[in-house]
Amino acid sequence: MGEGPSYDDIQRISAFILMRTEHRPKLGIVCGSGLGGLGELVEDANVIPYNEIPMFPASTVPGHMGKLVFGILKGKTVVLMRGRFHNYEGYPMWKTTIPIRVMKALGVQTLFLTNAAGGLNPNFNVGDIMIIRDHIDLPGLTGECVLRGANDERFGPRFLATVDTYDRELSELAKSAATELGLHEILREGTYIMIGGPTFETVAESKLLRNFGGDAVGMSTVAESIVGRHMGMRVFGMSLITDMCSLSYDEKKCTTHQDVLAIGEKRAGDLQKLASLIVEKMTL
Ligand SMILES: O=P(O)(O)O[C@@H]1C[C@H](O)[C@@H](CO)O1
Ligand SMILES: Nc1nc2[nH]cnc2c(=O)[nH]1
Repeated sequence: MGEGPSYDDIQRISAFILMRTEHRPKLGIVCGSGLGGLGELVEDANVIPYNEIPMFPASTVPGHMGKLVFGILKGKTVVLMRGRFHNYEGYPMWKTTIPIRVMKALGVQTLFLTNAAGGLNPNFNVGDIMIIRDHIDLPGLTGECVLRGANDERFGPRFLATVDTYDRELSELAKSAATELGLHEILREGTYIMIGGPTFETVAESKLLRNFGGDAVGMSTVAESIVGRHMGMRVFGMSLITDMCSLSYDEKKCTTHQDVLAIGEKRAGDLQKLASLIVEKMTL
């Protein structure tokens, strides 16, 4: 697997976690920047801080608490990451996805990814929720794919087809959940493009990313999706559009991480309602 921990390391981490909780989740949820509030809805929760888990990286980004939450959400047994790892924190790409490998070892079959992202599609608005239909792995296209390095076939194949990364059935289910909640007007669907970060885009970069076909841009998620698919998991992803990228010099906006977190907080209620209903409707 990539350049990272061995299959045995992942089994060891998983064995440690299984001793700390009796929950046996089939669904794994990753909370994006400022979107960890979903963790508050988990019942009968067992919380394991990352710094107590052997070989786990540390969360360094505000809005990412650094805890695994096991428990029941809408009748489903889940494991939820309150905080993910990013390449820009200094972690190699493979390291950012250790928790996804561990989730699979724990028995998770379905991966629900969320993130905060900048809008590139001029028809989008701040506060919209975008279902990820497809992605562009910009680091991967330039030689930093998360699967780079020796491949262990016990995880998955050397050459992974990625045309079907995002599960269509779960996307349709999310659309019907949004309609049921009256959120269809803010629901979008599109292509998420991953950059390394931590810089937000220049105007020229935003134009480039838009011309590449991106509808939203962020600094995570894609490596997690690829690793999930590498291990045969079903993957679904959703972006909260926390800011609009500047596509012209006349409308230069200076996005800050505080803006991102503030929109996350403002939209937390709707996002939690939507995510909960999606989870409720899912067949695992
Ligand atoms: O973890 P996500 O992708 O939600 O975090 C986004 C991207 C950067 O880490 C950060 C920028 O504000 O938010
Ligand atoms: N790259 C990038 N990541 C984000 N995460 C939240 N907003 C943004 C953004 O505008 N650009």
